[in-house]
Amino acid sequence: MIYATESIRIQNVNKLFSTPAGPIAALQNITLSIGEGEFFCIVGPSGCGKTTLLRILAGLDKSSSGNVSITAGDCGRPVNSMVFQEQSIFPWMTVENNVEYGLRMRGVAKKIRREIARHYIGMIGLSQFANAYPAQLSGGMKQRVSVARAFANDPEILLMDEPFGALDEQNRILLQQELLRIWEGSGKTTVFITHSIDEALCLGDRVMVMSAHPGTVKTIIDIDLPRPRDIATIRTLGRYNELYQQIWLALREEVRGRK
Ligand SMILES: Nc1ncnc2c1ncn2[C@@H]1O[C@H](COP(=O)(O)OP(=O)(O)OP(=O)(O)O)[C@@H](O)[C@H]1O
Repeated sequence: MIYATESIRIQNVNKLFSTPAGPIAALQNITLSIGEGEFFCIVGPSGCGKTTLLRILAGLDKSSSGNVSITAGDCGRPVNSMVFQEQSIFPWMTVENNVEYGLRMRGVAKKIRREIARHYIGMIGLSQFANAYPAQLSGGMKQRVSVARAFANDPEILLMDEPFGALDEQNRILLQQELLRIWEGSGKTTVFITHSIDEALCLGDRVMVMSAHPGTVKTIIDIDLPRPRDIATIRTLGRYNELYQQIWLALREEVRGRK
């Protein structure tokens, strides 16, 4: 898949962790680029370095060698927003205050940030809960708030580390569909880690399969399924099954290799 503009460039990235038992090679020679507006999914066996790579992209960790560059446009915008698996919203703030938090930190005027927050709260179906506190919400609702907050923040790139991993299946499907709808409207470059081949296929433009320890790029597969996508119908397509097989075969070798 060819993108007109590159959003993220990762060149020869290696990551070594020092531990009392000696160095651990988490990432080895990762080179790839992600296009502007692309939805890029990462799958790989547990411990292959997915989170490490995302943390390096987020600037939360440094690579041991190699380069990462993110094309930044409007200098008033944050470079990235991250959504984690565990809920990371502030328990002492209402839904609305949580969603507008990043905008407030950037000094966006109250009226404008309220408008933006309400827009995204509406998109995730929580308008009636705008003034509720996280303790009054279910796990799925809290995760919706995290997603709305990330989009409201209007970053250059969105980084999502298994954001729906802890949800039950019904909630996961609803959130995947909502994420697709918001993402399709925003055109934001998104990097999304998941353990689910199905989730990667439903959401992604491309799926990178990582090899087991140390993590390398095993293969990157184009997901040529039509958009806009409806989660329920996408799974009925023959092409979905072919791509599923392709990803599973690449992944199976890595999962087996660890045994
Ligand atoms: N701070 C750290 N110190 C030492 N080793 C670390 C540290 N963080 C991660 N590692 C090691 O780096 C490797 C990659 O870890 P990482 O969490 O990135 O994997 P992952 O693919 O996200 O795993 P999972 O799918 O289980 O979440 C693992 O071997 C892990 O033990």
